[in-house]
Parts: sequence; C-alpha cells; structure tokens
Amino acid sequence: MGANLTKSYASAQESPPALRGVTVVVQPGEAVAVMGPSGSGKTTLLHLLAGVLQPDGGQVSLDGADVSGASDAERTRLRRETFGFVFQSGQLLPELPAIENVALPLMLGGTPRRDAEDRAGALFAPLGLAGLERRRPGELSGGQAQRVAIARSLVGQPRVVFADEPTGALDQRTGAEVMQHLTGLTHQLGASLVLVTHDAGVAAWCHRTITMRDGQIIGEERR
Ligand SMILES: Nc1ncnc2c1ncn2[C@@H]1O[C@H](COP(=O)(O)OP(=O)(O)OP(=O)(O)O)[C@@H](O)[C@H]1O
Repeated sequence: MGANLTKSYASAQESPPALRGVTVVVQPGEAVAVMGPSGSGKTTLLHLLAGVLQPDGGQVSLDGADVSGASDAERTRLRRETFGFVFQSGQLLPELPAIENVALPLMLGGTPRRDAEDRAGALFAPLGLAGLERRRPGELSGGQAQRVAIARSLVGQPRVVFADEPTGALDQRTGAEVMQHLTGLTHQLGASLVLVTHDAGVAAWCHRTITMRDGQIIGEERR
C-alpha cells in the first residue's frame, strides 16, 4: 500500500528524513506489525499509509487507487469510511456509554441511531463485551476499554485498521487478550491490520513483522 515513501518534517529540515524510501505491501486480511527503535519512523509510516500525512515522495495506494494523490476531502472520507483507528488509550468519550461510543462513527456518517446501535451491539459478544453495552468508559477495565475501541474501529467495516501501540497501556496478559481479539476479528471481517508496537510479544500475533531503523525497513519476518 506504500511505495518508495519518503518524508521529512518541515520543522526538522536539518535532521535526516523521517522516512527514506519505504515500500510496504499489505494483503487483504493480513496483519502486519511495524517494529523498530524510537524515532525509526514507525508512526510516520502509519500516518502516511492512513492518509493523515502526505509523503514528500512515493505513493500510497489502496486497491490500485492513489491515496496520496487524493484531495484533502477525499482523504478525510477515506479515513472515515475505509480505515479504522485504534490508539494506545484515551480514545473513548467518557460521558457516553460503550455502545454509543461504538455507534458514534456511524451516526456521524448519517446512519440513524437505532441502526448504528444495532450494528455496534453486534460487535460486543465477539469481543467478549456482552453485558457491558451501557457502561461508561470509566466503569470499564483498561482491556475492556481497548476492546470497545476495537469495536469502534471496526463498526464501519473498514478495509484497513491502523493501530498505534494499542496495548501500550496494558499489562502483558490483558494486552495478549486484546491482541487476540484485534487480530481475530479484523481477519474474520477481511480487514487488514497495520500495527505499530515496541513489544515482540504483541507483534507475534501478526502474520508479518517489519523492522525499521533510521527511516528504512531493515528486516521482515513472516509467520
Ligand atoms: N511532527 C514532527 N516534527 C518534526 N519531526 C518529527 C515529527 N514527528 C516525528 N518527527 C521525527 O521523525 C523521526 C521519526 O519519528 P516517528 O515518530 O515516526 O518514529 P517512531 O519510530 O514512531 O518513534 P516512537 O517509537 O518513539 O514513537 C524522528 O526523528 C522524529 O523526531
């Protein structure tokens, strides 16, 4: 989905480029982990693939369509309708019950509340969240809250889910549970997963791990 990507930040022109020619192909349904030391360019790569940032050179494409050449409005639409996002923590709205947090992206896209909540509710059981629909985020454990965030990332049936350190705030066992759900459900729904992590145990849940260093890919491992 990304070919020969380069990126420097305008505010850091004297520093080496954040990305120096990175090519990543992600298959439908495939889960890819991106690892590497701090500052190696992992988040920059994720943001380019997700259309959050524009590359200086190279191309991002999805099924042959050029994402990086699309207008701002088109990239915003892609991010809303074609991509899902999971972050480390703090992504749920504290005043809304879990089910409304999950339904929100659909409602913002114009789906009536009832349909949106029906589709949201269908994700609770597969994520081990049955019965927690009316709880607010503050009444959930960290692992439960991340599974609600996963449900929210998947409710719009995205083609690709981007996850930046999704287990970074969790202990190892809870993180493994969250990864089991994240990889299991994205695969089942036919979505690809691109995940940034520092944790080899987390990466091991993915089909493939890409290792970055100094803005380049220096290794790749398939499972
Ligand atoms: N907004 C920005 N402005 C200027 N430089 C940036 C910006 N974001 C990242 N960089 C620089 O780009 C390089 C790559 O950063 P990036 O955040 O992609 O690395 P990373 O591998 O995700 O790091 P970490 O594991 O610490 O999150 C680093 O040298 C970083 O300092």
